[in-house]
Amino acid sequence: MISCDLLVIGSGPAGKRAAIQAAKWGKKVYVIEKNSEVGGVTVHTGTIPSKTLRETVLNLSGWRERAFYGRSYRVKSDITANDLRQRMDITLNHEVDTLEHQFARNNVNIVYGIAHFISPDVIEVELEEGEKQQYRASRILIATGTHPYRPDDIPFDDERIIDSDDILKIKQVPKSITIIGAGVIGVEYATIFSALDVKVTLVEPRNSMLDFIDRELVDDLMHQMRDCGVNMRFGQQVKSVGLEGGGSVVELENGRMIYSEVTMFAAGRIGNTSGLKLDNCGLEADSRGRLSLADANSFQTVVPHIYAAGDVIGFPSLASTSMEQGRLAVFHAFDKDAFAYSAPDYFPYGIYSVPELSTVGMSEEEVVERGIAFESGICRFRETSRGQIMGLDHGMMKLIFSMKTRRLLGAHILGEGATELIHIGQAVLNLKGTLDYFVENTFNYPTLAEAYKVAALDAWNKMPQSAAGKSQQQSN
Ligand SMILES: Cc1cc2nc3c(=O)[nH]c(=O)nc-3n(C[C@H](O)[C@H](O)[C@H](O)COP(=O)(O)OP(=O)(O)OC[C@H]3O[C@@H](n4cnc5c(N)ncnc54)[C@H](O)[C@@H]3O)c2cc1C
Ligand SMILES: NC(=O)c1ccc[n+]([C@@H]2O[C@H](COP(=O)([O-])OP(=O)(O)OC[C@H]3O[C@@H](n4cnc5c(N)ncnc54)[C@H](O)[C@@H]3O)[C@@H](O)[C@H]2O)c1
Repeated sequence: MISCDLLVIGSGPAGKRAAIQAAKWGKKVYVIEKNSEVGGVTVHTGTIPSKTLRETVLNLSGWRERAFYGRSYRVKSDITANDLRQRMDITLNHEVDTLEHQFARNNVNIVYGIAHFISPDVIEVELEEGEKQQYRASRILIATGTHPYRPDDIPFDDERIIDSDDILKIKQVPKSITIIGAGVIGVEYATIFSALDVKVTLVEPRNSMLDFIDRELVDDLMHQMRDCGVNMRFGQQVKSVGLEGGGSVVELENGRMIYSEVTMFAAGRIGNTSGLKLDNCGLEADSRGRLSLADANSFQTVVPHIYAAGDVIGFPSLASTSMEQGRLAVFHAFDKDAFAYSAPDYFPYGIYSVPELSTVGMSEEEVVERGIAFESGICRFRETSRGQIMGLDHGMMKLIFSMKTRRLLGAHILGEGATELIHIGQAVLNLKGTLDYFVENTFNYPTLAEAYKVAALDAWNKMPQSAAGKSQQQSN
């Protein structure tokens, strides 16, 4: 039996941050990973591969230049699955290398094997050659993440009917693809494949998509998707999915048949808890394999020395938030500085569709629901000089301000650079800044960040002068 201060199950973003933080305090830390490489979903099947794929598609297709050179402009006319895989392999190898180095230089012990509980403080790990090793840990973090949900009645064959893990292994770029589920994964892949000139059909049982995002931006994104030829079959349930000829067929409840080379099911994920033998430690997972917390701020479960962080605890299920959760959990576990675990009110959400979308704070729908008097301002990227230089015919920023306090309540961006630009809004929001920050400060010119000033001035111009208050400038 090996004893340690912290045992982390899972080497994804939550596990990695937690392990390195605890090791920095001189704690003896073990990370157990069931895959043959560290990194979790983020590195191997989720964030990094999908974003690398997106970048490769945008570069090789010439998508960013089409406003200048026309819709038929292509950098490479015949983009193959091999073209897409090459860059992905290089990026993923670098990521794994960097992670291994980070663990090693911080003296975090990595053990490759499958972990399960023997008792609340003893974990057994099944190692590669059938050997077993037990660990006694004074603190344990469950950071086992999720895997794609695969309903029993869908005949997945890993080639023509696939999930979001399989899509990264396709042998050739399909001519057509049906994507079931217009969640974040579905929308990202639908737009990436559409940029590759693949015929895309997106199926969703609800009448809308991405309901947590400001409607005005989602409407704009949907308009652009339709304009690029994405077929959206919304408000329709899937009756069956099957193989047909050399491809796949999806039958909807209304009788419509959708034929395509490949169908990808992307409707939700399941927590990796079924193999953990949770009975032995006094925890229980819900029907989707997720763990609940006794305290949402400390990430403590009902068993006080066992913590859970990352996707396995559910919303928001992001690499970005998972990393922070892991870090905060060990601050609590080792009784470190109490201030460190009061997370800021707002975190950004980045959706890497084509075009990308990012948001922080309240949407207009949320502000209305809460009965807050507000004004909003909009800047279209084509109104900025930088947007003109870049040939952006789409792209917008929407800022929402309180009429009473003038504080920024929400920032919403759709278009090139959105996921980077959002951090300006995030800083102002979490530092409780007002409209005046944007109006009074000088921004680099020409930049897309200037859109913050233009959107703020737009809101300021719409406010009655009493509410417009301090800032006296007017936009041209
Ligand atoms: C297609 C896709 C795109 C995404 N894009 C983004 C994005 O752009 N931005 C973003 O912020 N987030 C994105 N995400 C979400 C992000 O990947 C997850 O939020 C993040 O990986 C969760 O981290 P985690 O540490 O909780 O778990 P994971 O990354 O899932 O890691 C868990 C690890 O635990 C291991 N494990 C499980 N059970 C055991 C066991 N019994 N014993 C030992 N090891 C075990 C697993 O092998 C895995 O390596 C995306 C996800 C997907 C699927
Ligand atoms: N850029 C990012 O940050 C990013 C990217 C990808 C994934 N993720 C994370 O991964 C998680 C999982 O994403 P997801 O897209 O799989 O899940 P999701 O829960 O976001 O979306 C699932 C979608 O599928 C629909 N759906 C559910 N059941 C269905 C059915 N039977 N038939 C058809 N449609 C159905 C739902 O209505 C929903 O729109 C998300 O919570 C997200 O946080 C993040």
